[in-house]
Amino acid sequence: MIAVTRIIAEGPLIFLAMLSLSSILLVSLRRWYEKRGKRSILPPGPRGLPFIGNLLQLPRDNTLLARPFADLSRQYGPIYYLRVINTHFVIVNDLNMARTLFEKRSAIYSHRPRVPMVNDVIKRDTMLFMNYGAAYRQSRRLVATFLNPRIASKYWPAQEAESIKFALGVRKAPQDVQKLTRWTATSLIIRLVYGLEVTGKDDPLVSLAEDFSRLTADSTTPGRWLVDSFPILRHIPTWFPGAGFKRWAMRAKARMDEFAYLPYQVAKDKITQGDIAPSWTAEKLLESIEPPTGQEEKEIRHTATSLYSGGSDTTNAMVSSFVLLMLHYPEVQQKAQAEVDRVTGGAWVPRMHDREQFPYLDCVLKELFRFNPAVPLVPHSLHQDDFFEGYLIPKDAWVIANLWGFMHDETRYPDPDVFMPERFEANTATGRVPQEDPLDIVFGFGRRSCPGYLLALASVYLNVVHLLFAFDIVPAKDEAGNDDIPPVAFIEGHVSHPKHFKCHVRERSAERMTLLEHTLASLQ
Ligand code: HEM
Repeated sequence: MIAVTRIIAEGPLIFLAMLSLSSILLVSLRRWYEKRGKRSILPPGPRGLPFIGNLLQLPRDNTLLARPFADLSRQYGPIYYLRVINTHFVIVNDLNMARTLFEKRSAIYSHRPRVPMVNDVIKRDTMLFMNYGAAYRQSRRLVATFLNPRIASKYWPAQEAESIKFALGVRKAPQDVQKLTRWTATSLIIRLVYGLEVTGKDDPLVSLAEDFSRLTADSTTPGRWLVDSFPILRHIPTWFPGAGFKRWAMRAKARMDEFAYLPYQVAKDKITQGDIAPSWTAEKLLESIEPPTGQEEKEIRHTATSLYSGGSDTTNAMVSSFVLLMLHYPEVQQKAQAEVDRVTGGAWVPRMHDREQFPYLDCVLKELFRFNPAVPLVPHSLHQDDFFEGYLIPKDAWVIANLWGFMHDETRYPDPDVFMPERFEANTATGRVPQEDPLDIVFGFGRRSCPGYLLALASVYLNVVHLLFAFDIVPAKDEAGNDDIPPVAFIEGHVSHPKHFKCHVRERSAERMTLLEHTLASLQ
């Protein structure tokens, strides 16, 4: 939304936009007459300008949208309405309302909003962008195995090995922790989904995967593409002057398709030769005696890229947020390290099955997911008009659950901007009861809830516990030798990441490094 004004000013499609504008104005006028009666029953919201609606009232940079969305709810109530050109947005800032809409009424609210650049121009068919229908349900069936705790635990050794590799990588490049969290999230997902071990940062699979993530983010950046506001532009031919977005989309699609085919093909070839590492793809290809049909293979390929899309950036965002937050809350780091040391005596490397021995760390992880939920705004959509609390929720609206807002609601989580794991501890002496578990919320709702949450929780736990076991996370120094503590600041795309920050990690002891190496060797 934000950049639409910029694009209107600079974009080569202005001529076409003006042409389509007149037809849209005519259509809008007709709709206005039709909907005059309806306007009064839409949820309340800030008054917009003719045609562009609330465009200018939205933040103009790419910092967190969720906070201003939460602020607006103080004025307009827990559910309110915005319009940008001809797209309806209904922002839901109340968790119970979100649950009613997305869970109790999931038969209506389980679609995704249409993004013309993605759905119509690039024609991406990953789960994240699919409507709720037969194809979606088939993908969901395919990923259901990840939701089975017994099957998810089969992936623990691979997750442990990747996490220890990450810690050893940090040892070699302590100034590059933020880069390494990205790389490890990518290599982990490639391993879990395809059973392929990437060889290092220069592995072509990593650059292909990273291009895939970047192109997904670029193609979904709100306001970047005029076609998202004027879907009629999707019909212009590629050669037409100003159709640069179509040529960009063709190149993006080609590169994204490469990612959908290449790792799948390599994994399939290895499996055919009997070289079978545990992975989601192997499980799917081997689950029936009959080889999969062409259609089944297509579904496996697409679902595999969905898993990559859903899992890589989010895991990275959580681990990198942890590192940033430890620079601000050294006392939390020390307390969590003391717990890890008490249990392990520094004599063995924590693994998945040790997790229950770290109750304080468990609270740290809950607080991490609460403080910066990786997906701060969750959009669902509906294909029919609906009425809720007396308001009209228009067909095809973006109905956005403000997860970040729920997590920073001070009635639910007092002092929400303070990182305080103790909020999740019960204290029988003082009668304190733990605050609501964010993990029941940050993975979304109903039929669209995150299918990778068991894997996500395992990966984030392992990365965090291995960092705490092996290192002290400390501020980098500025030129004058003072601690250079970066601000707690996030960039929001669909996934909220810390802005680029510097930090340093100090090895806790040479013995702990040796233990990491031995444990890794035993897992290979
Ligand atoms: C690290 C933390 C993660 C968080 C916080 C997270 C959160 C979410 C959320 C909020 C949604 C949207 C739910 C909704 O629409 O109601 C989602 C969707 C999804 N996630 Fe995750 N996720 C994480 C990791 C993962 C992992 C590791 C995978 C796969 C291995 C994964 C795969 C997916 C997929 C495929 C979808 C799309 C589901 C759909 O559209 O129906 N996620 N995730």
